[in-house]
Order: sequence, then structure tokens, then C-alpha cells
Amino acid sequence: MPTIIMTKWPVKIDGSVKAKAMTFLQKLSADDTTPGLHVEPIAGAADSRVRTGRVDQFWRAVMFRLDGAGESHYVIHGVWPHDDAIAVATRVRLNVNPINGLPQIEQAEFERAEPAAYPAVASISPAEPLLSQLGRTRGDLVDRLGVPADVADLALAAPDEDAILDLAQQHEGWLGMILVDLATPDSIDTIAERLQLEAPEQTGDEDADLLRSLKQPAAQAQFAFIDGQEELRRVIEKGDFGSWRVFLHPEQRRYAVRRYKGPFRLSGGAGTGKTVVLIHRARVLAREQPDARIVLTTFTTNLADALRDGLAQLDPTVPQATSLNQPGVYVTGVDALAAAVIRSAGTGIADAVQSVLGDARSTPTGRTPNGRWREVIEASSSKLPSEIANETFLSAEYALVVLPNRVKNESEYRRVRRPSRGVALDRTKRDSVWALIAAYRAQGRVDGTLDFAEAAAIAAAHLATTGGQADHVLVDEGQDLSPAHWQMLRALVVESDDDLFIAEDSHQRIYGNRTVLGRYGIKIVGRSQRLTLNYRTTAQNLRYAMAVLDGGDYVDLEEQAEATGYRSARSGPTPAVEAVESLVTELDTIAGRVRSWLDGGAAPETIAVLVHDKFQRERVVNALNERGVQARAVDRDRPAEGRVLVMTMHRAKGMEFAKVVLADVGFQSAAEKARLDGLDEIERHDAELRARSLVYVAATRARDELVVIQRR
Ligand SMILES: Nc1ncnc2c1ncn2[C@@H]1O[C@H](COP(=O)(O)OP(=O)(O)OP(=O)(O)O)[C@@H](O)[C@H]1O
Repeated sequence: MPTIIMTKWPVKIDGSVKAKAMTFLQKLSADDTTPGLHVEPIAGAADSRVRTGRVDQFWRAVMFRLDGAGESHYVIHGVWPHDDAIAVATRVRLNVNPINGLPQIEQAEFERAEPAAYPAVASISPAEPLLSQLGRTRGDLVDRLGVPADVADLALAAPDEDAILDLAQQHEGWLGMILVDLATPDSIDTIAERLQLEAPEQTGDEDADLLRSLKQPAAQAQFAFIDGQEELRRVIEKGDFGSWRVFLHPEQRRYAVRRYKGPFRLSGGAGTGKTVVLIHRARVLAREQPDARIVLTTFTTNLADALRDGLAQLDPTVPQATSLNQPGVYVTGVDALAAAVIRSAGTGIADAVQSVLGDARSTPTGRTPNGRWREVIEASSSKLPSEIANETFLSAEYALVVLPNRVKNESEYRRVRRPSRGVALDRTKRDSVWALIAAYRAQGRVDGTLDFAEAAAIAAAHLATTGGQADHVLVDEGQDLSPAHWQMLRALVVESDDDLFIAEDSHQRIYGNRTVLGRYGIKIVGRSQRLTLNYRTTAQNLRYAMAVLDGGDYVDLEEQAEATGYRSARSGPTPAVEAVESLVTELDTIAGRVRSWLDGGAAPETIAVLVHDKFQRERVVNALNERGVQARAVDRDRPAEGRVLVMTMHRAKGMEFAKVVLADVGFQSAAEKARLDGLDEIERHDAELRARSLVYVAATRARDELVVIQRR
């Protein structure tokens, strides 16, 4: 049976043709001699491997036929109306790039989109073109990286990064990736290494050489060997947004498949495909080890829902376990995971409760309500200064010091170390803090409730004595997890190769406090890498989002300063920043923007308005509806179709939309200002970092257009 090698192009055809192309490819992959397919060479074609095939009366597929290892292979170049297909088929040629060993389809680009020609730079600006400013020469591009000469000339003439990105967008696969990299300060060697470029080996058997070239890691960002009919159907049915499932960047592929002798950490800015790598890695592990118990977890239940959907989209045949300790991939939020461990332990949880809280409960039931710390402080006659007697300080002290160290009483608290906690506590203050913690715990005991951090600490203590219940744990949004979460995950997975794989971005920490993995038994030691190519956000929006972070001192889970340099593969309009004086003007401005996008043909559910809190969310929904724009608030539920979506910036974490309005940027309510003023310096600094991170998270949700509304 012939093997189908898909390129990115055929997935861009529209609905009715897609269905016919699917039928054609299915038949082709079953038997290329089936009558009616009309797989035929073209007389006088530039490449003797070219074939056309009959999709229907009007449409033809253009393909290359390669024979290797006793099998035929079809590289599907695209589907065109009959006459266009013949014209394309006559001219295209598939060959191996003699410099970098990667496959290239020559001339194809010119038939689809005429690349922009940049006017001679001197005529528009005296500035030097970007690549020569970066010291790149034609020799670097053509002779070292294998960029075709015509494309290299356009790149060398491009005045700035945006122009290079526009050019990159016209070239699929490795060529687009090289162009994006060329606009960064990375050295030519770094670019060549990242894409694993190597001079080709020539055996004299051209088809075999081509097939080997098509299997190179960088080739797989553009060409995919399709594994069976079912996969073929999935590849064709999904539009371009689905291309993450098939065409991975060579770096993404490496992290998805590589084996590690212990925990591994993958960092990367928003939109660099960390989640994509995790989903692929879960699939690779599940396919290779069908009996393995794999846990894929993240910070919230909504994000876990998205991971579950993503895994099912990638491959519905990967078994998703419905409970812990079962073969398959168990996808769950990290707090739901703690609850599952406690639930499955039954009354056997009593020892763990005793060791963490020092009380004899065996069946904790509910969840401690929000605001409990405030109630405890208000009910006490504590003499502690306000920068200590506040919810932010106490909950952090509890999560960072008390729970991970299993402090159960005053004398243990007097002795415990409090690294990186800022505010020093003398003996009297420690005793007073402990009195509040004891009151907090007593109230939990009365109601039979646990807070999230307590539940994770208890689950960790239970697993530490009963043993691991997973073979591989994959974690997304690692920057938001608390020490007790890490202790639980460490104890959940049996220590072995590929035990923990952690994706994180410290710039996106919007919950909790900084954590250092090494303190909780997770030793990364040199097994840590970074993704740097942003797939989601245009370079213009990314620049705005990065500027929000400027000056903040972010550190990652290993206490290293977080790198900020990363690049985007896409270019678009500059974000619009609008300053407004009042709430009413803000609402009018939001409605005006949204309406103009809708009038321009955008689907309502691809537009999101992101706000700070639930009150503002309701205000915006009402204002939009009153102004005739159908809008809907998104809370825990999944976003619905047919309405403009309005949600908090926290809720938008992990999501993406074509167009985004960021509301209330820079606005601080009087209550929030008073809360921040009451914090000690370190806590306030951390709260400010989180606030910037929140705007960064929100700004990086936009794929194409971003409007920022600043309230003065
Ligand atoms: N190889 C790829 N080809 C095409 N699209 C991709 C690829 N990798 C990722 N993407 C797309 O880029 C977007 C961002 O990917 P993903 O959500 O995995 O990034 P992330 O690093 O987890 O982002 P965030 O930290 O903001 O949640 C998604 O739309 C995803 O489908």
C-alpha cells in the first residue's frame, strides 16, 4: 500500500473540496492503481516524479511519486482546479537542498503568492537593512544555511523584522523557520544546530535520498508521513489551526520524543508550544508503553479540560484513564488530583492528616471557603503589624513554610527555617503568627474542610508512605504550582527515567508564590531547555506583551533569571492602545471595536474581551448586549459559539483568540490599592510582578489583533 506524505497545503482547501480530496487520498493510500484516480505523469514536466490525480471533474491533485524500500510514496503537493494543476505540475520539482540536506519544492512558492519585492533600501530610508545590521552575508544565507538565492536576496533587502516576518510567512517549513531565526541575534551556527542542518549524503539512489531527507527533523515541520487511514482523515479535516498536530518544529519534536534520566523542565514564553509538546509527549509515551500510568496535569480544571480535548484531537485512540493508578493518560487539574488521592485512600488518609495537620480527622469533606484568613484575623485580637496580619502574608507563610515542612504546633513553628520569606519574625511574632494559623486550622477542623494547599500536602504525605501511583507525570503551567503540589507530584510518580516532565513560563505566574523545585526533591540538574519560537502571537503583539514585563526580575523554578528573548513566526498590525477617562467611555470604546470586527466578518467567538474581575465582566457583557452586540460571560463553563466572549484575564490563561480587547489595563480599584499598600515590601513587589504577568498573559492570548484600553 502506498504511503502518503502530506504537506501543509492541502489542508487549506475549503469544505466540499476537502471531502473529495479525502476520498481521493483514501483510495490512493489503499491502491494507487484504482481506476478513476487517474494517477498520471505529465509530459515534459520539470520533475519526472510529478503525478496528477483526479479529485473530481474540476479538481486535480499534484503529487510526487517516490519509490523506496519496495513501496511507493506520494508527497501530496496540493489540490488545484484542473488547468492550474497542470501548470503547477509542469513546473514544480522536489529535490534535496545540496547545502542543508532538507527537501524543497522549487518554484511552488511563486505560483501561490508572489513574494513582496522590497524597494531598494536607500530609496526609502538611509538605514541599513536588518540582516546586514546583524552582520549576515549572502554567503551565510545561501552557502551555509541553504536559503535559495532569490529568497536570500529578498531577505537581505528587507528593511526590518516585520518585513522579514512577512517574507517568512510566505514560506512553509524549514525555509520560513530559518528566515524567522535570521531576524534574531542568534549566530548562523546556532540556527544551523537548532534545525539540525547537515550536508546531504548522496547515495546515487535519488528516491532513497529524498525519502531520507523527508524524514529529517526540520523536514517534519512541513512534510508528514501519514500513519494509516484514520490519521489521514484527521489531518485533512482540521484546518490550519490543527497543524500543530502534524507539523512539529524540530525542537518540539525532540522534547516530545526524547528520553530523560529523571525530571526535565521545558520553559518557554507564551505561545511557544509547550502545551503542544506535552500533549505529543503523552501520546508518544502511551503508544510506546501501553501499560504505563501517565498523569497529565495542570493548574486549573478548565486548563485540564483543554488538555483532554487536545489529546483526543491529536489521537482519539490514546486511552484516557478515568481514574488514578490506571493504564492510559489520566488528565486532571492538580487540585482535582489531590482530591482523587484523598478520596481513593478512604479512611486510610487519617495518618497523612495527622502528619500534616496534627489532628485526627479521617474524612475531610468540603473545601475551605475563600476569605477564611480574613475572618480569622478579624476575630483575633492579634497585635501583629498589618503587613503580617493580612491574608496575602498568612496564606503564603502557610503554603511556603508551614505545610511543606509539616509544621503541626508552635514549637515546630519556632524552629522551622523560612528561606526567602522576607519579613523576619522574632520569637514573639512567630508565636502570634502561629496563634492565627492554629485558629485557621481549628476552624477547618470544625467544618471538616481543607484548603487546596492542605489537600495537596495531605495527598503528598499519603503517597510518600504508600508509594507512587504513576509511571510518568507531565505538568503544564508549572510556574503556578505550590510547594505542596510539587511534593505531591514527586511522591505520585515512581522515581525512574522520564518520571517528571515540567512545562513552565515564569513570566506567566499569576497565582501563588515563587517556588524552587530543588527544595521539594525535584532535581533537574542540567535537564532543562527553552522553546523560543512563538506560534501564536504576532511579533507586534509580542513586543507589546514583552514591554509589559520590562524591568521585572523574574526567576524560574530553578532560581535562574528568566530569559526574555523569544521570537514570533507571524507578523500583523501594531496593537492599538487607547486611553479612556471613564468607565462609560471604556464600555463605548470596547463596543465600538468589537462591532467593527464583527462588521468586518470576524466570527463572534473568535473575539474576546478580557477584564480584571467578575464585576467588570458582567458590566462589559451588559454594555455589549445593550449596544446590540451579542456577548456572553465565560466562567467555569466552556466558551459557546456565536457570541463574543467576555472573561477575566485569569480565566483566559492557556486560551487564544483571533482578536482581543484588553480592558482596564493600569486601572487599580481603591480596595486593591489599599490591599497592596498594606503589604510588606517583598510581598508587594511579588504582587506587582504577578500583576504585570497577568497583563502579559492576557496580551499574549491574541493571535492577530490586540486593542489595549487604559483607564486613567
Ligand atoms: N508546530 C506547530 N505548528 C503550528 N502551530 C503550532 C505549533 N506548535 C504550537 N502551535 C500553535 O501555537 C499556539 C500556542 O501553542 P501552545 O498553547 O502549546 O503554547 P504554550 O507555550 O503552551 O502557550 P501558553 O504558555 O501561552 O499557554 C497554539 O495555537 C498551537 O496550536
